[in-house]
Amino acid sequence: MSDVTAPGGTASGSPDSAELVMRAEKLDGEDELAAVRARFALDDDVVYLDGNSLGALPHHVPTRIADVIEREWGRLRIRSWEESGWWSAPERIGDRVGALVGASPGQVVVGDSTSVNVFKALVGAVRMAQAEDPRRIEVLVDAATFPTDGYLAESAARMTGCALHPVAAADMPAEIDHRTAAVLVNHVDYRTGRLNDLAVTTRAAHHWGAHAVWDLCHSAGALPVELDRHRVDFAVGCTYKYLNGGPGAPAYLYIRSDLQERFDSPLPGWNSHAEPFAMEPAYRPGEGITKARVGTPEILSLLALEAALEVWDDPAVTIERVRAKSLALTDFFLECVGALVPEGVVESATPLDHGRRGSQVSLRCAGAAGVMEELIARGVVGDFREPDVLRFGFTPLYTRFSDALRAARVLAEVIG
Ligand SMILES: Cc1ncc(COP(=O)(O)O)c(C=O)c1O
Ligand SMILES: Nc1c(O)cccc1C(=O)C[C@H](N)C(=O)O
Repeated sequence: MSDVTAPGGTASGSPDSAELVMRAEKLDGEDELAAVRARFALDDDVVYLDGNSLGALPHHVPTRIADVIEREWGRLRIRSWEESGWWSAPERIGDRVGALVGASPGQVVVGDSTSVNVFKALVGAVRMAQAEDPRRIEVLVDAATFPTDGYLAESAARMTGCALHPVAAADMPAEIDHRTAAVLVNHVDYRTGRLNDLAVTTRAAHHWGAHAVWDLCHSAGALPVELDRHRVDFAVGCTYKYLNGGPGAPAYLYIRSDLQERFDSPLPGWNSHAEPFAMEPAYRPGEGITKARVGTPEILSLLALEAALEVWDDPAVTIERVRAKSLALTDFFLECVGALVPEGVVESATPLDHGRRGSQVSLRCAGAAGVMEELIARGVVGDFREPDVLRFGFTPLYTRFSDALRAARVLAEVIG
């Protein structure tokens, strides 16, 4: 792989540990996002590099949720659907998430899991493409996809009479043709951290009249996404990683505004009906993005997410700053690993090129599962991913450069 690093080696000329300590202190001292860390519940003796599985808890969320439970649910009860804005929460919070992924209002709805939204988006995309041209009978799916997307793509393809073709994300633009109905691609690969080309793949899909569905789980809140700018058709993502919405926080679905009229939901629940309380036997879709709702929203976790998103209201917290810090953190971590871990012991699966890198570093090594267990025992929390990947997620809102150095040092102790 040409765009990947091969860190490792105490080669002559590598900065020594004391110099790395000074560098980490300097980088932390200059960090414009440094103060944001205090908003999160974190332990100083643990290096938490797993925000790409479960983001940390913002301190203010429990107080807000206590109010939702005690006052909105406990005292207002059923009145809260209107008076506390519960009914409209999926669209209201959708607009807030939309602002973080480059979507203007009215195109994002929050609710259900990412898995369910992948299904809605993909079946909706294929139905739309086939309504224009029934010869569109293929779905292309990112061959390295997170498993749930692959399982759902197989089912969605079967339901719509399509063949499913797994294709490497990098090859997708060249593989799309007149038979393609839809493509399903991960913006950032969960295993390697590779950032796939959203602009080029979406453009290629449009060239052939196909629709592009993007999974933003590992990019939303970590880097600029620019859905509107690139005229993405559909996008889905979870909110419990870089958006810190909490365990099981609801996911979101983006449908570009000019496609909403034609969106034919495969899950037309009563919450998306034009008049839910008319309780009509026949389905009539609601307007706009409301069409993508299904059943009763997950109010407690939705409102926890809404509170968590307040972290982004601080004018100092911009997605551009987050991206700049993410790249600086991952660069610094790779440099520390290169300086402290003996050569040849680990190999980076994450591209060196900033244009191809998400917000994580994945290192391949022998016995990775046991290595990660030992790292966690020593206070460095990442993930092991099959078959041989140590995955370190860098959430710029709360990760320090000194954390990156400490993680590399402990890794060197464990496998050096
Ligand atoms: C890229 C990607 N897609 C989908 C999912 C699954 O989402 P959910 O379990 O919320 O449906 C995850 C993580 O779990 C993921 O990393
Ligand atoms: N959703 C998760 C869960 O419920 C339990 C443990 C981990 C997760 C994750 O999100 C895993 C994550 N999507 C990944 O990229 O590996």
